[in-house]
Amino acid sequence: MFVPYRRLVPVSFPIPRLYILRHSFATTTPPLTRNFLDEMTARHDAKSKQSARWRGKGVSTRKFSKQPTKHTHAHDEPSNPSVEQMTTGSSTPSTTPVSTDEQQKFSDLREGGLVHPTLLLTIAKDLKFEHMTPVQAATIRPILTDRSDILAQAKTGTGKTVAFLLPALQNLVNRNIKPGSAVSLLVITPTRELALQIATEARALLQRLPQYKVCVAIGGTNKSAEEGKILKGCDILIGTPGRLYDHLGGDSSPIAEKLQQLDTLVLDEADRLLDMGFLSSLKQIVKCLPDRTAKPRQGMLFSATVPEYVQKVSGLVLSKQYKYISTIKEGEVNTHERVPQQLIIVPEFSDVAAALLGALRQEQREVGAETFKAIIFAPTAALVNFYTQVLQQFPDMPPIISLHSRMTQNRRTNVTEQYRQARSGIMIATDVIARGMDFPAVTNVFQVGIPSDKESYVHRLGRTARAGAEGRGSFIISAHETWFSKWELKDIAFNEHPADLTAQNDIKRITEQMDSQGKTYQAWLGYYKSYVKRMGWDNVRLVAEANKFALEGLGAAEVPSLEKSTVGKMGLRGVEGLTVVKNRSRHELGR
Ligand SMILES: Nc1ncnc2c1ncn2[C@@H]1O[C@H](COP(=O)(O)OP(=O)(O)OP(=O)(O)O)[C@@H](O)[C@H]1O
Repeated sequence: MFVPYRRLVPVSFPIPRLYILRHSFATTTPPLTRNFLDEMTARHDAKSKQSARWRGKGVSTRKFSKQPTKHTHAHDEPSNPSVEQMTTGSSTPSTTPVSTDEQQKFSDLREGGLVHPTLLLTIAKDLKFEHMTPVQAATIRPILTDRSDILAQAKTGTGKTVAFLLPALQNLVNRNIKPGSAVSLLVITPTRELALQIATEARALLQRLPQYKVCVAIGGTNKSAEEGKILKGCDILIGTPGRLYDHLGGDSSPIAEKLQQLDTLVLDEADRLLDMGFLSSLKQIVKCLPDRTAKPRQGMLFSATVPEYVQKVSGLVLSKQYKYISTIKEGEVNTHERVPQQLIIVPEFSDVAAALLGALRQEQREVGAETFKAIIFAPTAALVNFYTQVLQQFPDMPPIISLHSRMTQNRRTNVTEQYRQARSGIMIATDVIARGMDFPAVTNVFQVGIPSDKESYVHRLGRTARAGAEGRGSFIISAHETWFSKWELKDIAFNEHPADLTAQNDIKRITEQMDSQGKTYQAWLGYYKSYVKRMGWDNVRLVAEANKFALEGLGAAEVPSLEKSTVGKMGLRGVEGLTVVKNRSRHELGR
């Protein structure tokens, strides 16, 4: 039977009724190979009948609370789309208030035929949304009425996807071209999972207009099958930069041909797509699109975080007269105020695993085991595997699955779906799901070790407390990493909490049986190498800390060895304390 949240969901938000299974705890210490994935799958299969979706059947109409409860933040609520910051080009944005007196309804968009009645029917009857969120209220009209280019910022989980999809789909419906004949809307996202999620959302919005087709272009899947689908008929294409460029590059790409009628270009998680990691592939993609001066199109950038550089490079997608709309007040932190953020500092890196287990136990008690659904973010795939293997040995932990980019795309997609459907459980992941992913009812986010930047902290935390729900955050770092909480996150009001390290001896016993120490050690060195200066270290200190972590935290009997070429690639040649061995041949590696 469904067990409602006692503490974590505000009264104004109806509880989804899709979860029915109770989680029964294992009572004996499981072997190292215990497969929690099967356990989760069984739970998923058993409940898929009545699952529908979070907002599906059985869920009454949801709206954002007009009167914020004491746990909610006024500026997250639709009654307060607080600021519209408008800017042209790179000038300093001026701020003008947006109407705050009334919560806008989707049905208001019927006036003057602004949005097609069938789309509005879908929103009301199928998605069961009545009121617009602040970002939707602030962006949908200007996108439709002035056809302005938009840079929009709003906190995580406040409905940015519908804010760009709805007007873009309306533009598509308005166009007088044969459905399926050309791509009208191109959405670019930084991750494959997010592309798939947005495609699902677009299909949900178009369920009563099935003549329009949504396709994805993501890596890790069969490229020619994907191409076939797009060429067969595609109105909306959602993809990741690498695969999109694979399709578009070259002399006579048939997919580039399909994009010659492009009407709308959206970058979701725009700051990530416009940072150094993606910028050059994005430029290449834009070169393959029709020339904007000859064939005008609408450009939109959406994100919860908009660092300064975004405005500088926004010209790649936006016209000079773009509107900058933010529902976050100037000077306000861009995490939700209603989310308590706990900071746990341990003396050494080798204490982090025990502190994580202690915090998980504490939070599980706080939230209630029945509904405890957590995501743990770790810096690298090897650390994800390490924490997964350790935590899976504790019978009082709920089912645990892991996700990172070293897994096959099939597995990634399955894991994502299982977690989406799970009522309780833990997912341990890298930043691959840090942005945009909308898993229902995540009660807790744990971050172990520093994230790559402050934006990453904000997006990771944003996997909880979505769509008006509440949630909790825990940030667990070693004393060496406190510069990050002190400086990068100086605006966040953390509750500092002492670490519970009681599981330290149990963890030591577990790690001593593991055989992955070498891989985890290497990944740890690679990750923290980029922070040497910020830590106030030099390379010798880095290696000394890595060695200490290997011996005391990873259960290694001796300092793991590194191949000569790896040491060179890391820029650690000649650094004292390393155990360097000659490169192994492909034959020795068993390839
Ligand atoms: N008007 C609405 N009323 C109720 N729920 C809504 C509304 N609009 C969107 N939602 C739901 O809110 C959740 C969060 O939306 P969405 O994923 O678009 O957030 P986001 O702002 O893009 O988050 P992020 O910054 O993490 O990408 C989704 O489950 C979505 O279906």
